[in-house]
Amino acid sequence: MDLEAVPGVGAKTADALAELDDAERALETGDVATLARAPGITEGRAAAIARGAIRIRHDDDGGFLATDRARELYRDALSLVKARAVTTYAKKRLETLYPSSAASRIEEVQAFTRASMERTPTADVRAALADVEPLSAPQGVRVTDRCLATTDAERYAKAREVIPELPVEVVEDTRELAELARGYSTVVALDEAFAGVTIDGDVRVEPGALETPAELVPERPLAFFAANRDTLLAAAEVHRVAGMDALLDIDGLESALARVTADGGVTGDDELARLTDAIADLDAAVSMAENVANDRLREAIRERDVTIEGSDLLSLVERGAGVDSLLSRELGDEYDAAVEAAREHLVETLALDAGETELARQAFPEDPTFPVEHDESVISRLREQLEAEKSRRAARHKRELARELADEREAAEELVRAALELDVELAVARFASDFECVMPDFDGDGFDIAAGRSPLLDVEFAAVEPVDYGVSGVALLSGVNSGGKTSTLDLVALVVILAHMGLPVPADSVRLRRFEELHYHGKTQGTLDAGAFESTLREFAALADGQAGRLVLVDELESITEPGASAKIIAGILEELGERDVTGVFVSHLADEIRDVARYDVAVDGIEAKGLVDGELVVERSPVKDHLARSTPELIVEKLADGGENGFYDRLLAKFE
Ligand SMILES: Nc1ncnc2c1ncn2[C@@H]1O[C@H](COP(=O)(O)OP(=O)(O)OP(=O)(O)O)[C@@H](O)[C@H]1O
Repeated sequence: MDLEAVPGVGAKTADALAELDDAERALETGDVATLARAPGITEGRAAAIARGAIRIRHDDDGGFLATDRARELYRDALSLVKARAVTTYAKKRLETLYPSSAASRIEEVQAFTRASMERTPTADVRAALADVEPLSAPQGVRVTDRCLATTDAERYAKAREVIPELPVEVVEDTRELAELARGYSTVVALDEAFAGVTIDGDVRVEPGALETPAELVPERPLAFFAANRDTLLAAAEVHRVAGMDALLDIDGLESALARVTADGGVTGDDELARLTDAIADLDAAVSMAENVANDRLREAIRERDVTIEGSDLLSLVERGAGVDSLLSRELGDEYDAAVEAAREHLVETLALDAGETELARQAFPEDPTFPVEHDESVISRLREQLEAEKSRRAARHKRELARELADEREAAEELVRAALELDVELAVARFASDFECVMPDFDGDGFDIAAGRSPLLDVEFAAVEPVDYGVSGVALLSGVNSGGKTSTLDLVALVVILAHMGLPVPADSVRLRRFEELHYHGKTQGTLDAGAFESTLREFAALADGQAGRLVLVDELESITEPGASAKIIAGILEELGERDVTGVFVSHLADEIRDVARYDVAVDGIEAKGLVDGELVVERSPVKDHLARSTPELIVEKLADGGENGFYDRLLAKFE
């Protein structure tokens, strides 16, 4: 796909998108999360780019929403659906839905919507979705406990290129190789020539090692699972509670992930845990062991009466000899017991194995001294031994785990994708069920809404009275004050926008034609000055002259100027529109006056008050077809006329007829 062909994508944005691995797939599927990963592209911009790509695919000029009020209602409609998504991904993904005049686009989304409405959103699934996030790319892996070694410059360069995660060292001979083995827990020699040499430590000769990088650096395949561990576990849970099929064994994935730590390490092996703890506790255990020995020895000395011969005392004083010899002679057994206790403490606290024990025991000297002190060089060797064993064991586990998981990466990616897509579907399903929606039928003339209930009204949805309204051609909508004329226009606009987005609509049934554009002009606040009036008139002149297939909704245009002039202007616009293939509803209090000046018989519908109860109008919200609604003053005069009062109200009422 030529990225620059997408509306709104210039050379700079195209370059940024090209840095993504799968820009085309992301564009095609409307994967806003991936697009937003391109440098400098915000999520809002990513959604606009995805919409642009969809428009190209459907040859759609993207001009359906022709006025500010229409765009405002689209945002309101979208917010209602987005509010029902759990993940940020789904909210962004929903932004790729927009009203289109292209049949193919509407049908494409309708197919998705129908499938979504089959889904049952449950609290369990929503809870599981909360932790699913788009997959992130693992950070670069660096391994420092293993190295590659070769004598050959070319092989060195290849190793650097193929296995950038490991240090690669050049060695001249076996001696240098042996030196390396002292610094790394594992050395992999890449030259056949080293075959058969015996060197202390974990030195392997593997001339073919570069062919199987995952064996050398199991951290590489594991990094993806480590970086995305939580989201993978959450996606697995979503599949389980939603009863969805996955491309991999979910239990297997979960148990493998339980062995991966977030930093790419492995866990869940007792021996590894023992080694890890022993390394962490080594210093503390050594100093405790010293204390054990010294406490015992101090106690023993305190309890003993030592008889010292004069010659011994003399030699002590004269030769400045330490008390060690005395200690050894007089308290030899106690010393041995104290040191033995220290050794046992060290071995037991650290749960050392036989080989480690042998070394650890040497940390305390055979020759009596007081206080007893450990030999730090022995402890260093013990630490190195434990660390090397830990590294080797961890590497072996990583290799096993990497083998288990390596082939699952694609299926795991799909697992997360499917969970995130489910959230998009469930948002649509919840929208449909919360507002009792149905799929609209695109086979009407104009629009015809049965029992439409707008979720955007300022009353609770449960209290919204259903409205039936249909218009083909152009009609005036009259009605009592606060009867619901503006709300009816909003309902029509909302239903038409949702239908053209491919979404379900809040009504018992809706038939409509596929409109090319929606022009919705909200009520103007107050009379306009001459300049503003002129520009508004120009706007409406353009409206009268626009393309066929539009839906035009206009709320109380008369407020722009004085009533007499308004009636003439509206009548003029209606005449123009009436001659074109346009559907329109003009809300007006001047229906009578407009009809008087119009050249043709303008259809007038009316929202009627059924009467007054306790000073409040009782309104029938559904407009009555071909009926000029009585105004509020007329209703009040009619009510007063019932009461007598010299016949004044009767005479007044006659003037309304
Ligand atoms: N279908 C409905 N169900 C419940 N309440 C409604 C409905 N339609 C309108 N209302 C209520 O009536 C109020 C007035 O509605 P709206 O502003 O649409 O009347 P209007 O006829 O346009 O008024 P005006 O003559 O002042 O322009 C709304 O704010 C809402 O509270």
